[in-house]
Amino acid sequence: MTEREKDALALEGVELQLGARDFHFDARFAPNAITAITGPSGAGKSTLINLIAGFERPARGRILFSGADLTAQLPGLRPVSLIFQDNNLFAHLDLATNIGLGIHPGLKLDAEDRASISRALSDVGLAGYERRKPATLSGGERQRAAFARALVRRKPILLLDEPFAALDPGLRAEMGELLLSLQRQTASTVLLVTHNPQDVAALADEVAFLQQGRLDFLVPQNQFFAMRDVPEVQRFLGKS
Ligand SMILES: Nc1ncnc2c1ncn2[C@@H]1O[C@H](COP(=O)(O)OP(=O)(O)OP(=O)(O)O)[C@@H](O)[C@H]1O
Repeated sequence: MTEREKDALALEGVELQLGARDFHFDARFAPNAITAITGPSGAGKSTLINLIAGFERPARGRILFSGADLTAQLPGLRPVSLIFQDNNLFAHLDLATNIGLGIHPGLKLDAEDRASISRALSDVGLAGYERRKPATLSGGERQRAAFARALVRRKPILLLDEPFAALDPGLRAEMGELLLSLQRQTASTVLLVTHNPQDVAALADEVAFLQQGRLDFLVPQNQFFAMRDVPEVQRFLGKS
């Protein structure tokens, strides 16, 4: 087994049924890289993220990371941070508390934890925002705070489900830069669900393409954009 295979996040024979849809995933995601998760609506992108996060349990198969079997682990114990399109922050709590929840759900924070919250806020361009409530922030600032919360957790897997979908194009590019710099800083395994070919081009090292509850293929980014003869890919790219 190569180093890459040992450190990888892997799904082995993972099966699940939700309503009328069957899912079957066999995949090995590159460590220390960003993999874009793409494919048509309803293909199973969010379900894949939910399986890795532990919000869905497979009926069969295993989910492995760095040799450890995560399949039976509770979501809170998995080596995973999550960022969604919205609902990342609790409205009644200030940013320091919201981010502190990422470190310790019971909020038993020591001086070192408080220092790391302030450092994370500063890393995402929100230095001094500790006492601000989410409602007083712009959409982009709220999403930065969600990144700060992921950062303080120091988990080796970062899962993002359409994190930029509600942002305008300028902010989208800015948050993409932030994601790239956080990935480099933490060397984490990042899975990024996106419908946006520009996100794939700007951010992804590899591209996973899902269809009808299955992983169709997982290829390096340049190979994905060269798949001119695959109608589903052309449709995703808006070219057919
Ligand atoms: N809890 C559930 N019960 C029944 N069906 C479900 C459930 N969760 C998901 N599905 C179905 O499974 C399919 C895949 O859903 P999923 O949200 O994973 O797709 P997606 O690729 O993320 O789609 P989109 O791009 O539209 O967000 C959909 O047809 C959806 O209706």
